[in-house]
Amino acid sequence: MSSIPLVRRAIAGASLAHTSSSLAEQNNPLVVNQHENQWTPAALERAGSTLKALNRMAKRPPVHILFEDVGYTVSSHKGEQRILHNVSGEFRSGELTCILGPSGAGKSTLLNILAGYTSNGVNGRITVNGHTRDMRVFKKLSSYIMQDDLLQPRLTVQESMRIAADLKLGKELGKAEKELIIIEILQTLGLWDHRHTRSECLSGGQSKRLSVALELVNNPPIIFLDEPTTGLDIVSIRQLVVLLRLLSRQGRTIVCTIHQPSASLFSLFDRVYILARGLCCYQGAAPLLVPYLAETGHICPTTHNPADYVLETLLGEDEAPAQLSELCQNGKLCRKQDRMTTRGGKKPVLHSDESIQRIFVEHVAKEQMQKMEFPTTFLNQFLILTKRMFIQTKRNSVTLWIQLMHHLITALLLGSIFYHVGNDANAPIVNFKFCLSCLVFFMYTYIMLPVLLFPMEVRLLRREYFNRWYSLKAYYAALTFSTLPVMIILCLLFVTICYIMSGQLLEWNRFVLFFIIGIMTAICSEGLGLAVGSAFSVTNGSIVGPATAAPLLALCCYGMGFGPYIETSMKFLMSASYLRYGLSGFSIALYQNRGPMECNVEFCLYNNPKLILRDVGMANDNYGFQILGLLVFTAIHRSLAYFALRHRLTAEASNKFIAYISKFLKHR
Ligand SMILES: Nc1ncnc2c1ncn2[C@@H]1O[C@H](COP(=O)(O)OP(=O)(O)OP(=O)(O)O)[C@@H](O)[C@H]1O
Repeated sequence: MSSIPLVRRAIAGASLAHTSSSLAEQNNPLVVNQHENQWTPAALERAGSTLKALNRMAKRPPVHILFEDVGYTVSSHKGEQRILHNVSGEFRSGELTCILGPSGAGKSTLLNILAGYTSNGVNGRITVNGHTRDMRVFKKLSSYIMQDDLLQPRLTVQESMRIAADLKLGKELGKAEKELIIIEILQTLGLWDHRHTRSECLSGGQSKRLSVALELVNNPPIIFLDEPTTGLDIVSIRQLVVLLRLLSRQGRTIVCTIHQPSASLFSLFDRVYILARGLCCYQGAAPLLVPYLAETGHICPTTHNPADYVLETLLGEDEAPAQLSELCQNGKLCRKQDRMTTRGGKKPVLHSDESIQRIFVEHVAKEQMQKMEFPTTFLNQFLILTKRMFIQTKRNSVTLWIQLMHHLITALLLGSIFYHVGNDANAPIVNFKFCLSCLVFFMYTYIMLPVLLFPMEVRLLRREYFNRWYSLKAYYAALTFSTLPVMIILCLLFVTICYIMSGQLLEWNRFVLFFIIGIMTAICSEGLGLAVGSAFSVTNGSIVGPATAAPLLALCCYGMGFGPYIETSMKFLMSASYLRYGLSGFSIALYQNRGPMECNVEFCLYNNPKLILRDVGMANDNYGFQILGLLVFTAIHRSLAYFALRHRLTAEASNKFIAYISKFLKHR
């Protein structure tokens, strides 16, 4: 795919679609390359002044990362396992660095440590521009694009970018400036033509570029990418690496892990960091790798790709990793070229170390003074996220239809099974079963929905949360609020059909009380489903969800027929089932303060509704208490869900938890 024509076409479209795009067009040197028909490194480097608006936006400090004797140990039931063996190295501003190595060498582990994603079990020293890394500041300066990054599927490229800009830039810039930045980034990344395409329809390469585009919005000076080229074809890989090189030329520190780059791709990297068996085997300029290998007797044939050769050597010769690691002192020695020049002969923009330190210290001081953890306020985050969730729900028409049909068909089915039992004194237990059926419907539907859907959402959430787009509290509040409208509409439909078909008393107050219990049971069940969905994968959640619900259900209907004789201990246990409050609430709504029921035979034991409530053990229950019970359990479930989600998203916390469990097992 040739991207210059793409950009040109995009720009033609842009001028029709957007007034501000013409401004970006004039400023974008890519447009000047009329005779270029390839997205070559040279073309992009000539376009070195692209992303002007982005670079104007905020002066981010150049960042140099230095790490010394970084080791990583994991604890498992087999004992402690050393993954990284005190490696050292340095990544500099204005350079594109590639971490290379055989599978299982520790590349992702090192990237996770440097990005701050993993810190438990890590030893060593990591400094940023000479200062010990302060994670709070570092996270604001860096972006981590993980290997299995997922995008919001039903948002278009432009919508995703606008939301990212609103969340990440806050009020730092006005709407027009944000638009300009979005246009520039999309044009530079060759995504402008696809701005109206939904993320779910993008190709693998386009999705990767969108992942990069989203993280570029706030102009981070450090970008980490884990295997950004996985699943891409050779052309897309090249385009992406060329783009990363361009971004590094603008003073950013870009570090990525990569699998077997081709020879031409290898030459695009400024710095190569080679890992094998958790040891650093080389660190330095890419062109100096071959002479370095030669020093240890590994002569790379001139026809060979150096990247392939070094991997073959590391995999083929048992002693090679240790030998090479010793030669470079496990990363302490760096092979540098005198002048790291760009392909076009242009020097990367690097400041002297002192000026970098000064800018960085000033930046850190400013950030700390701001005291704001996130670029936007809690309210703004909540509003933006709620809007995004509404759009996603609206566009997910298949799920909406399935939910609608599920509620409609089940309501008609229950209505037919329990047709006109509501006022029949001869069938009071049948009507009680109707209440139980409604309860089971609300419970299973709203537990299973998040159990099945939320684990996917958690994966989507991971990158945004780690890169500090918003707080988890804002996300969680938006999640809670955004599901309510659909839930209320569907529950109302279900209750109306069931209530009328089953022949309950047509009194407004009873209907409203019945509906309130229904919707509260649904909200409470959704909380439980979210807790399970946050803590477990779909497979495990599908077992844990129903397994949790089953005993709660058994407890809720205990005592049917011998209500006055329920043991105290059982009463206590039953109060721990939120479903009991739901069932009791339904029964009270239908039977309390009600005249005698219709009896079509000679004698009906239960034509007095009080007797029904007595025999199911609900004679002394009151409606307000049932609502309170449901509210308390809703708060418990939702808090559990919140903490489970936080655990899941914070690798640190989960690691600690796993380490604690394995220690506990070991000492037993
Ligand atoms: N939490 C963990 N528990 C146990 N082993 C781990 C853990 N994390 C990493 N490892 C092991 O550490 C080694 C390095 O893993 P890592 O994912 O960093 O490799 P990699 O170089 O990125 O591999 P690939 O190129 O295949 O992605 C692997 O053998 C992996 O199984």
